[in-house]
Amino acid sequence: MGDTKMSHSTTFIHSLDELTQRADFSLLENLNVDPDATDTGDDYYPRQVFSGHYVPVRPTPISDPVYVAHSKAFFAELSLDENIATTKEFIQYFSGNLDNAGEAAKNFGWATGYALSIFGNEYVQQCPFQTGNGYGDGRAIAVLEVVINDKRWEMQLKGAGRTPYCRGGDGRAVLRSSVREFLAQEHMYALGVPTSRSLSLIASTTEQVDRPWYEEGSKSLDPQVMVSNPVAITTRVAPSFLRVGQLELFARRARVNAHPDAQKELEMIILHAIEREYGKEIKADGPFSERILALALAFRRRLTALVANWIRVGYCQGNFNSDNCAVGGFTLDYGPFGFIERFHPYYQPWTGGGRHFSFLNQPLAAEKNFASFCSALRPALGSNDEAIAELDTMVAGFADVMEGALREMWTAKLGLPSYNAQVLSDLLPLMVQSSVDYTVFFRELSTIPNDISQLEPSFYEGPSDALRAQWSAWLSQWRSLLDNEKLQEITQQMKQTNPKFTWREWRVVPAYQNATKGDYSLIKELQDVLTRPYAEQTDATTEKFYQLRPRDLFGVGGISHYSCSS
Ligand SMILES: Nc1ncnc2c1ncn2[C@@H]1O[C@H](COP(=O)(O)OP(=O)(O)OP(=O)(O)O)[C@@H](O)[C@H]1O
Ligand SMILES: [Mg+2]
Repeated sequence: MGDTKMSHSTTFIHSLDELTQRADFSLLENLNVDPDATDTGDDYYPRQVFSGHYVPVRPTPISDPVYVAHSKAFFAELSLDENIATTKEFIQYFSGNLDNAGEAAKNFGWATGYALSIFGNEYVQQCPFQTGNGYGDGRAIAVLEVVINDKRWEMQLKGAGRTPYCRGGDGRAVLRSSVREFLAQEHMYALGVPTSRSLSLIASTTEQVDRPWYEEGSKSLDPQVMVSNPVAITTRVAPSFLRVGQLELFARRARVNAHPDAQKELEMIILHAIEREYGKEIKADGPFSERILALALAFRRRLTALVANWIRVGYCQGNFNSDNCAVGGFTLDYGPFGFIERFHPYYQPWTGGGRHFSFLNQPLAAEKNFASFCSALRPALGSNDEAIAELDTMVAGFADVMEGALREMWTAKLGLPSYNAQVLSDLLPLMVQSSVDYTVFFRELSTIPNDISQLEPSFYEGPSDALRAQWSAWLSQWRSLLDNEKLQEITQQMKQTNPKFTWREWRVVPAYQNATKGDYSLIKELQDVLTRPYAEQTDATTEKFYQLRPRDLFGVGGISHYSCSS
């Protein structure tokens, strides 16, 4: 306190031009460009990309762009003056028009290919050519890499038009899905869960695309109508957008010697991944095989911690394929995700997602992705049997490490001094039987009640006498494990672990609905609430957002479940 020493002064960035002057494309330039790419970046038709790490593509700007939102926290972190967000230059650039970006920027963006494994099984059928060579960033185009305050960030426009990987899609993201992605990234960051970050959200006032959707109040699983939606672009930012699937693509090619450089391209992308995501923890020298093993170990640590965090905050990714699993171990692709309200282990908001990607199955889905990741590293180890055996041991050990991370998480969530299997295994079935609201329950528990009436506000169903007796028994068993001398401290710690405010889809729906009419005020309100999830906030906010889902909103398409996330 009172220390005036200025050890590392940061220069504030006051214009788009000053931002793009921080561009550093040196790592990208170390990679291979698709040799079939056009010189103009007008590469908008689905085609096979056989080699190279990326395809230069020019974004297709959305028409008549208007500012909707930006991330205050992230602007501060990047030392960006918030006034830039509403300038014409900023809006133009981050809605896909790179023409006036300044000397240091590129007038191209880039899209990358990736492979797909679903729950550990390799697929190529999702590509129109049935080869896997036409799958990748179909609508996400990265445009800028900057180094600010010693950190490297890649900026990617989601919904910036077609790329060779568009598979016949329109390359667009609708306002609904863009609002969801923007707010969810903000919320997850505030919850302390590793995530891609939101920079900005810009909508078109004139351009629309059609998507299948639900009629108002419909309980159908499948959408019944095509609805016109305004298009939008969210700019998301991360140290890289490397996915497990991306490494797999190059490994699959190396495995079959698909072209003369296939092995080399795999090695290049692995080195690139280390530098981009693990540069600070994995030494730049040393034998390649050791660095590969260090990468696998570090990724395992991050991935298990990530999934434990997801469960802590009630997040279900919905579609945790290898192409939606970031190599950096953070949350990526906020499409068919949801936050659990009424607790159920198999909660899954996406109708296409199945039980394998449901809430409490995420540790297993992560294990499958980790196995896919390691299978992509394997060809780079050549005939180094010792290293391969070590990699296999890491895969085999995933479940134990995952279990350790989960135990630590449950211990903190319950405010216990150490893990207690009994208290947890007694609790989860009770939570299902009483239909508890996951967030309200753990937040109320954080007050360390003496009596179950204090937990009842979190119950969707009033408990029977028998259930009430079981709850009382559970509560006294749990309380007996707490250190009575430290209750105040425990409450505080629990309230930092168990958020008060969570994503409630029925609160988000009106925000994106109003946004289609040009009213962004509910987005702003949600952004304010969701970026302070652990704070008590005001009584009015509590009244409105610390609330169970109204009964008539269960089972409603677009709230309880959705089939389309794009
Ligand atoms: N409207 C679209 N036009 C072109 N490609 C699309 C469109 N929607 C989805 N895709 C592509 O289909 C694939 C699967 O879609 P998915 O919903 O997982 O990804 P996404 O939400 O677009 O992207 P990301 O994983 O980058 O967040 C992705 O490769 C994506 O680029
Ligand atoms: Mg995806």
